[in-house]
Amino acid sequence: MLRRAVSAFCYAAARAIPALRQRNIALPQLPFLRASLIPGLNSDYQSVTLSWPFSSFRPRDYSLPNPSWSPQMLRLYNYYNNLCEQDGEGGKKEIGPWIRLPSYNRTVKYATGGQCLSKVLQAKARLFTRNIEEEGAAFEYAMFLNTEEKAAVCVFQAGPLLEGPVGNLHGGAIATIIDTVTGALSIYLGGLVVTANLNVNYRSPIPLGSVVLVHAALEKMEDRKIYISCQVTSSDGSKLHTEATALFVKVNVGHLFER
Ligand SMILES: CCCCC/C=C\C/C=C\C/C=C\C/C=C\CCCC(=O)SCCNC(=O)CCNC(=O)[C@H](O)C(C)(C)COP(=O)(O)OP(=O)(O)OC[C@H]1O[C@@H](n2cnc3c(N)ncnc32)[C@H](O)[C@@H]1OP(=O)(O)O
Repeated sequence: MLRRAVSAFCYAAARAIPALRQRNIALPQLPFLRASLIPGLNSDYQSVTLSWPFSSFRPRDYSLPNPSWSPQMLRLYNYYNNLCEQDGEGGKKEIGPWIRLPSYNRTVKYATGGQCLSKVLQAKARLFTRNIEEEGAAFEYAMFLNTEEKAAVCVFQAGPLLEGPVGNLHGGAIATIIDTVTGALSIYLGGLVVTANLNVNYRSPIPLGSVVLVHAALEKMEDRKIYISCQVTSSDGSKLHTEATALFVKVNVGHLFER
């Protein structure tokens, strides 16, 4: 019964988001809808906080600068963040093609008041890339979407807990950030999706502590399928570290709750 209610809520939310986005209506900060999957969020929307019956607590946005960020990370973040705010007529801020995606460590917890609803919605579950609280230790990243070009850029600083080969980033961590960026772009383009295929070619090692750029772009959409290409490069773009292709398949909310 409870599971059905949650599913119904998710379904209604999934239907409502595109309508709100089309009308440029600020999304209420419903915690369940607050993850990076919220299409159309930009820095203006983030400043809107409406209280939510379960909790008025505002969770940490992990994609904002913190003291662990290197000057290079900060410079790249500022570069893309500035693209998100365009000056319009009379100095008014306009919504441009670039959107910064906020990023939280949990989607479900805040919508349920932190209650463990079932085996499906586990209270201790955390988003994989955001489950280490120590700043700079693991995945430090911020994602930006270009809604016109149907592309995404992620500024990624790889922390010391992500070691694979000595001094370098673990291949699984690289695949994870690729899945995250291509996934976020697909969610923006297609709503609820899951990764069906991820094909990764590792071309050159990524040193721990370095800052790299993850570029993702839509290749094509066919029915329920969204094909994305991705490259991880050095921060100046001169070195290719990784290339990938990803296939995402649109699913309905019920698919996530099938057991
Ligand atoms: C508003 C409410 C939202 C609620 C959201 C909730 C949570 C989101 C939370 C946070 C988001 C935050 C960040 C997001 C960041 C990253 C995203 C990460 C995403 C993942 O990390 S997700 C986990 C790993 N992922 C899986 O756990 C998937 C397991 N899997 C399946 O769930 C099924 O396998 C499925 C659904 C893929 C297909 O199953 P299905 O029965 O629905 O459909 P079917 O099999 O018919 O495939 C349909 C068409 O796709 C083709 N196709 C399918 N698979 C293919 C393959 N591998 N290669 C080539 N083509 C393939 C077929 O050939 C057919 O093509 P055609 O139509 O042309 O015949």
